[in-house]
Parts: sequence; structure tokens; C-alpha cells
Amino acid sequence: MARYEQVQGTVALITLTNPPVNALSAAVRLGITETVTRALRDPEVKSMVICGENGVFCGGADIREFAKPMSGPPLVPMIAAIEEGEKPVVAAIEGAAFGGGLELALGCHYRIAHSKARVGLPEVTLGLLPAAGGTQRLPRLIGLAPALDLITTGRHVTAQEALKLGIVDQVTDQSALDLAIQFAQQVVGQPLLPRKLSTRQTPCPPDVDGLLEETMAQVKQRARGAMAPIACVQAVRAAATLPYQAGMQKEQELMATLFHSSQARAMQYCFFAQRAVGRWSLSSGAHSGNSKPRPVSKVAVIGLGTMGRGITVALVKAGMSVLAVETNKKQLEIGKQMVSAMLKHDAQKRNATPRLDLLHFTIDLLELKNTDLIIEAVFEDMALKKQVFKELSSVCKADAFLCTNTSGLDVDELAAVTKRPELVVGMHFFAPAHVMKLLEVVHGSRSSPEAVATAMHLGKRLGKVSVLVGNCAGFVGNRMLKPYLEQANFLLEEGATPELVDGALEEFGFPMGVFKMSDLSGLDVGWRIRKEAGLTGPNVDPRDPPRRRQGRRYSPLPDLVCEQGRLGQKNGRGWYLYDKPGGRVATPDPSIHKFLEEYRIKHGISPRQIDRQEVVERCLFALINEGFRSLDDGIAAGPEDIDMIYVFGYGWPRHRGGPMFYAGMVGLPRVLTRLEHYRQAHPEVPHLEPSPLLRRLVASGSPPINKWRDFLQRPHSQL
Ligand SMILES: CCCCCCC/C=C/C(=O)SCCNC(=O)CCNC(=O)[C@H](O)C(C)(C)COP(=O)(O)OP(=O)(O)OC[C@H]1O[C@@H](n2cnc3c(N)ncnc32)[C@H](O)[C@@H]1OP(=O)(O)O
Repeated sequence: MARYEQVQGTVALITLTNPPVNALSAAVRLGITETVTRALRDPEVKSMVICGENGVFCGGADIREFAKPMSGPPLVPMIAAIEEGEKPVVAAIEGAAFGGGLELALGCHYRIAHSKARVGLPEVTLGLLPAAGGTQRLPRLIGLAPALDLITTGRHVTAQEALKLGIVDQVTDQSALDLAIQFAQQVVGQPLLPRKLSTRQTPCPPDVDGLLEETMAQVKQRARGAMAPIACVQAVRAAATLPYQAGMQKEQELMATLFHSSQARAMQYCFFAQRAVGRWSLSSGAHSGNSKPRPVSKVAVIGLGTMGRGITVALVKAGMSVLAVETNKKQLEIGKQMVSAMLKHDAQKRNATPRLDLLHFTIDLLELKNTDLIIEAVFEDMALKKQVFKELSSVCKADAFLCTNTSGLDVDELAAVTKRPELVVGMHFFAPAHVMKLLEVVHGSRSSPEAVATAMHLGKRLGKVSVLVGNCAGFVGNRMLKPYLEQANFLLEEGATPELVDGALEEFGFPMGVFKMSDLSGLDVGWRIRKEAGLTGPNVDPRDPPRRRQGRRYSPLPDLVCEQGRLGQKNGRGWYLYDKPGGRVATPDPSIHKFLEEYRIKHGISPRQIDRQEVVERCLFALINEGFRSLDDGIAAGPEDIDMIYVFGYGWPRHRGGPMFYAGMVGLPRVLTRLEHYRQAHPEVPHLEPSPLLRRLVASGSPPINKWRDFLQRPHSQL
């Protein structure tokens, strides 16, 4: 797993050979240990170069090994042997040097990088810290403040930034390996001690304690309950305050607390789940491996409202030519101004030039005739969308893909009004569409594998995590959100306040609770949908009592709030009060408390004390229960799909792995028991009835999440 060659007479070339990313598996660590020992012993060898096969230096420790018993030589002494040796070692970094890969390079005496290479210590994103000396060597190399930034965020750094920071010694556009070999010959005989990072002092600002405290405060706020970022600050603190060996000891102690934690398991699960969702399959036998996407060069976006603007920006940022379409000149001009401003703002942040040249605006649908793929993003109204699809079907070229950005309407119904239902798919973006990483690709019953492959591929080009889902009301994400919102409203009826519910969910790790999220989205959005569904407004069945609809418990609270003209952040009043219309600072509103009290009196509800555990269980277990139903229905292909939808689209804390992973962590029998308990207490709420899949899993001894697919009633039946 590490190849040994002698080149240019005196240079030992050690190549890591573990494709695709040369992860430091036990075999690779053994290979490095043996080849380095050989080179150190060989009198003909004067220096060494370490590189990786296939243009990738090293993707770090082998994450798949973390769940297994440790075998092979450990990383820390392996890297120490390289640094302590008396022959210069040069790391030739091509592609990527991440985690243990960068730590290996930091143990080398010199680092040469290709200009396209990226380096970083992303362990924090896996619930860990760089425990192969990274927290001690990096600060000694680049100083306390930049090391804190890199280690606590795990961000990837370009070769140019790495050079500026001092992580690498040279960057080349030519072969990094050739330069490293040349370099290795030149440095023979030069003093090695100053190149051994463990012997250096960490460069620190005058107020070390101030910097560490400030960083810790920021990190705690960002962490939302994750432990790893906090442990990272503690480890880097040791690099500034302790001698190297004591710092290494601290690094190991902190790693020991993280390594077997449920948070680390959750985040490593997310790492693989994110990659797994890209490998889709359909019941027809088509899958990502045998279905080719069609090349797409010209894309159009119909409708320049909030979603359409975000989608347009995302496409342009990915370097695609976009035709943006509006119904009239006034709307077109507004859209044009806003899209241009968004692109300029984004480019300014990245110190780049906005690609306004890729944008074209029109109100003439006939201009769509040469477009390869059209994304409809008009108002969420079936009649309107059908009309748009009919027109698109007649004006667009016969093989153009027609995609809808609906957040939950029936994709088959839209496909049925076109002459090409096989080319129709859903592309459900999340607001703001140029920022949010999630894309639900909705497979209608007649969508072709090519259409699915093309939409999934386009999502990837846009840098999205694309998840293929089946077609049902709300697809996967919004379908599961419904029982979650419903429980939150019921909790208000029963005695909670918006702050109590939100506080519990934020403590769980959501960036914002359900009521703050609703205020941000705009309360009128759901209000309109409920009106259309006959749950409120003139279409309500007059025989329904105020708190019952369609045979089940219903809370009219959100409707009543809207009737008071409280529409959320946009007009400064929703479940909270805001500093101004459009303001973001939410403060509890006594008039909402009064309104809730009056509502309870009116409906004869005696308020009770509700604790945070009940909030979390009722809201999240109801959501998880619907997740099990989506799996059993074949709307979600696997638990990983649901988890990635929630992590990337709904702010589910990554260190809790996603709702389905979390259910497994809590224990399926407990989820089942608590749902049964709440269902008994609230017999009029069908969403609390435990799903048959959950019951089957528990009856089968609660198998691990990677075995759940074996228990599905209709695997992939809807996909
Ligand atoms: C026992 C105690 C040990 C203590 C050691 C503590 C110190 C060190 C810790 C670490 O190093 S943790 C690992 C840190 N490294 C990372 O987080 C990097 C992870 N990888 C990536 O970011 C990317 O893979 C990449 C390197 C940038 C390449 O990206 P690309 O888009 O080209 O490919 P991918 O699809 O992401 O990956 C291809 C394939 O490889 C698998 N893989 C990638 N990295 C690793 C890894 N470090 N270990 C195991 N497997 C890895 C990845 O899962 C893909 O496979 P599939 O999932 O598709 O089968």
C-alpha cells in the first residue's frame, strides 16, 4: 500500500497507493512505516519524497476503519518517525491533503503543492479533532489565530492560501512531484532542526487568553451542541500554553472523549450518507450507474420570485448560461435588478467578477425554443403551473426537459398536461436556492431514467446534495414537516409558548425553532395552502367544530394569527415581535401570550406545564414516524435519503445524524413506546400512531440502520 522507488540516485520516492483517495488504512500506515525505515537505513538515500497515487496526496485516516478494532501501526509514532529522522522528507501534494493526510505532510520537513491542490483539517466535521499531531504542529507552523480558524471550521484551503498562510513552501503549476524530487536533492545537508515543527514555539498574539476566550465563545455559539469544535479549541490552546509533548498528550485525551461518541458516529454516518444518496436506483432496474445524464448547456428559469431568483443565481454561479423569463416587463426588470445585485454581492465576497454575461432576460416564451432544460418556479398554484407546462410543452424543443420547482404539488398531474411526460421531473430547491445545499429530485411515475439522471447531475453541478424522492404531497421533506408543525401547534394549545417550543428545539441543535422558522418563511404561505385544502376559510365543512377538520384534531391557531395580520418577519409581527418589518431580531410578544390564554379559555382548555422533553419527543418523534411511513411507501429510498434531506434542507443538527439515524441512536423501542404513549394521550391525532415499519423493526430486534431496507414493505415501489 506504499510503493518504494529510488529516483535520481539518492531520493527515496514513497507513493501511497490506496485509491481513490489514498486514505491511511492500516495497510498504508504499515507501508509508510516500512518504507520510511528502509530509506532511513539505506546509506545511498539522502532524502525522501512522499506522494500519493493518481494525483491525490491523501484523504486522511480511513474513516471506515474507525468503527473497527484498531490494527496496524498508529499514526502518531509513524509521523514522529518521519519528523525525527535525520534525512529531509518532502511532501509532494497533489489533489488533496486532508486530515491525517495533511498531518502526515506536517510531519515532513517541506511541503510542495500543485496549484490546484487543497489542504485542510476537516476532522471537526466528522466529530473528531486532528489527533495525529495536527492540533500541535499546525499552530506551531502558522500561528495560533489561523490554526484556530482552520481546525475549528475544518475548511478546505486552496494551494494559494496555504502558501500565504505558510502551510506549504512552494506552489507549482507544473508537476508537484518533479519539483519535490528536485527540491529534495537541493535541501540535503541543510539544517533539519528548524524544519521539525515539534521543536518550534507557537507564534501567538499578545493577548492569547483573550483570543482563546473569544474563539471559544464564537465556537460554542456556532456548535449548536456539537462537542468536537470545543475540543478543537481546547487542543489548540494546549499548543499555545504547553510544551509539545504535553500538548500531544492533551490532544490524545480530548480525542479519546470524542472518538467513540454518538456525535462522531452521527457525523461519520453523514459523510457516507451524503455520498450514498448520489447512487440512486429505480424499481425498473435503471440506476445511476447505467443511466446517463444528457448534456445541458442552456437552461431557462420561469418566474423570478424568491425561488426563481435564487435558482438563476445558483445556475450562473455554476457557469451555466441562463434565460430568465417573467410575464411582464415590470416584473422582469425587478427580477433583473435583484438577480444582478445578488450575483454582484456574491462575487464581491469571493473577490471575483460576476458572470452577468451568462444571463439573458425575456418575457417572450418563444425564446425558449433552443433551451435544453427549463425550471419552472412560478407561484405554488396547480392551475397556474399547469398552464405554464402546457405552454412550455408547445414552445420548447421536443427533447427539452421540463422541471418544476414545486415544493409539494403532484408532478404526475403536471406531466400529464405535456406531450412529453417522460421528460418531466421535479427539482425542489430550498430557499435561498443559491445557498441551501439540498435538492429533492422528484421522480414522477412516467419520468425517464435519463430525465432523473440529468436532474441529479445538474444538482451536482450546482454543488447541491441531490436526493431522489418519489411523488407524493410534500415529497419527503415537507411531508415529514407536517406532523412536526402540527405537534408544535397542539403544544401551544395545551399550555406551551412559542419561546418554550423553540427553545427546546434550538437546544436540540436546530438553528431556529419551528415558530421562528415559520415567521421567517412567512405565515401566509401555509395559510394559503390550508385554505386551498379546505382546512380554513370559506371551504371549511360547516359541520366541523373549530378544532376538528376532516375527522381529526386540528389547531386553527396559525390561521387566527394570520387573520390578525401577523405574517411573520416580513411585516415585523408573527409568533414573535420583530425590531422592524423584515427585521431578524425576534422578541417574545406578550400579546401572543394573551391571545393564547384567551384561546384556551374560549375552548375550555386547562393549560398544563409542558417540559422540553415533551416538546422534543412530540415534535421529532411525530416527524420521524412520518419518515418511517415515507420509507415504507417507497417515497424515500432509504433512511440515508431522509437524513440528508433533513441535514441539508431543514437544519437538522449534523451531530445528530438526521432524524432516522437519531431514532436509531435513541433506540427504536423507545421511539415506539413514546409514540404509543402520546397516541394514547391524543387519540384524535393519527400522525402519532406508530408506523407499521417501526413496529416491524422493533419486533425484529431493532436492526441497525443499514439493515432497514430489508424490512420495507414496498422497496422503491414508487420510485
Ligand atoms: C484510530 C485512531 C485514528 C486517529 C486519527 C486521527 C487523525 C486523523 C483523522 C482523519 O484523517 S479523519 C479523515 C479526514 N479526512 C477527511 O475528512 C476527508 C474526507 N474526504 C473528502 O473530503 C473527499 O473524499 C476528498 C478527499 C476531497 C475527495 O473528494 P471526491 O469528491 O473526489 O471523492 P469522494 O466521492 O468524496 O470520495 C471518493 C470515495 O472515497 C471515500 N473516502 C474519501 N475519503 C475517505 C477517507 N478519509 N476514508 C475512507 N473513505 C474515504 C468516499 O467515501 C468515496 O467512497 P464512497 O463512499 O463513494 O464509496
